[in-house]
Amino acid sequence: MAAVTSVFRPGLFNHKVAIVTGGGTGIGKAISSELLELGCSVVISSRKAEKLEAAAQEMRQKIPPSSPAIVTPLTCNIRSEDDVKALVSSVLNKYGRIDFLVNNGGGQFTSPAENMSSKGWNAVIDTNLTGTFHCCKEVYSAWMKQHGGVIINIIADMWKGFPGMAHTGAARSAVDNLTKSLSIEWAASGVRVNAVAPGTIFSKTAMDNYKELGPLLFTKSAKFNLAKRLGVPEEISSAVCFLLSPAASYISGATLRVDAGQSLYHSMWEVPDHNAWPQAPEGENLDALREVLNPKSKL
Ligand SMILES: CCCCCCCCC/C=C/C(=O)SCCNC(=O)CCNC(=O)[C@H](O)C(C)(C)COP(=O)(O)OP(=O)(O)OC[C@H]1O[C@@H](n2cnc3c(N)ncnc32)[C@H](O)[C@@H]1OP(=O)(O)O
Ligand SMILES: NC(=O)C1=CN([C@@H]2O[C@H](COP(=O)(O)OP(=O)(O)OC[C@H]3O[C@@H](n4cnc5c(N)ncnc54)[C@H](OP(=O)(O)O)[C@@H]3O)[C@@H](O)[C@H]2O)C=CC1
Repeated sequence: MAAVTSVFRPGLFNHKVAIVTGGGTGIGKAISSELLELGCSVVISSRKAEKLEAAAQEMRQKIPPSSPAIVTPLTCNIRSEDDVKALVSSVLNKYGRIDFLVNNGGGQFTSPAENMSSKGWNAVIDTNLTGTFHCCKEVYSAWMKQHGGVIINIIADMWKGFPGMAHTGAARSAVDNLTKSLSIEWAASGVRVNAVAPGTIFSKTAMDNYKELGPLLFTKSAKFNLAKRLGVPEEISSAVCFLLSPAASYISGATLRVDAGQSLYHSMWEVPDHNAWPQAPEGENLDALREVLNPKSKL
């Protein structure tokens, strides 16, 4: 299978430095690989050292000889503020700059809201909302406040709510709002802050997270968008690279939906037929409606 090649100009990000959380798998791996190809050194960061090291080895093989970029794996649990401080400090010690932050690390489990424990709810909020906040705040305070930069937050298609994953819907919606607040607060430092909201994006690692339910969730999801297929991580990466690039120099506080119209289209979640809803008030309109629904009722 041919390797995916960036549509952007080679050297576009030469000598820039990025942190990509969750950079060793799925969407983060595609983003990191494309940045490396374009000359940007990338620190890939997540909780599991072995996975990161293997991903870094694989990426090193694919960096074109023309690219000055290097890839560094560093562990960090974004839920821990101390971990995030240590990560940012290590990156500055090693590279002396941080041009880009891509807050991609995150995830959730499926569950009806009524079955979610407080611990499970908090795990998802802490990861996706608080973890993103930790990374934004630390990178800003330690570097971007004085030097500018670009931040991209990866969120999700939660625009119509997120039944079955209410915790992540709430967290990602909050990050959409956080993106706007930070873009305003940090504008005077020359920091642009944007978000990307993916539709359903297939990767083996994303699917495996849902265990035996994974193949069904992803395959079922394929028809709920205008493309009638799943997206792949490279289709998120190109949007992220665009938003990081000078081509997006007039874009901040925005969320780009990369979902083939999934958020405009109908939801996967079926509401069963039921009679539990409050009845409509009696009156001439309800009488007329009954006649339309059941013409014989007039007889
Ligand atoms: C239908 C919609 C269609 C939607 C249509 C389908 C669309 C698919 C779109 C795909 C979107 C993606 O994001 S795909 C990418 C997904 N990738 C990921 O999610 C990777 C990262 N995820 C994670 O690490 C986990 O999911 C996350 C919960 C966030 C953190 O887990 P940890 O084990 O590290 O967390 P801990 O602090 O130990 O807490 C774990 C607690 O969380 C709860 N918990 C964790 N997994 C659980 C599970 N499978 N079922 C119940 N509860 C669970 C329990 O309460 C656990 O406590 P105990 O009971 O005490 O153990
Ligand atoms: N695939 C999809 O359809 C969609 C994905 N997204 C979001 O895109 C992002 C990437 O997901 P995707 O590539 O698909 O799935 P993956 O499961 O492959 O990626 C999730 C990544 O996040 C990392 N991560 C999870 N928790 C933490 C943490 N506490 N600290 C640091 N890193 C963490 C994981 O690494 P490790 O386990 O080593 O920590 C992993 O690399 C996630 O935020 C996901 O929720 C949004 C919408 C749709």
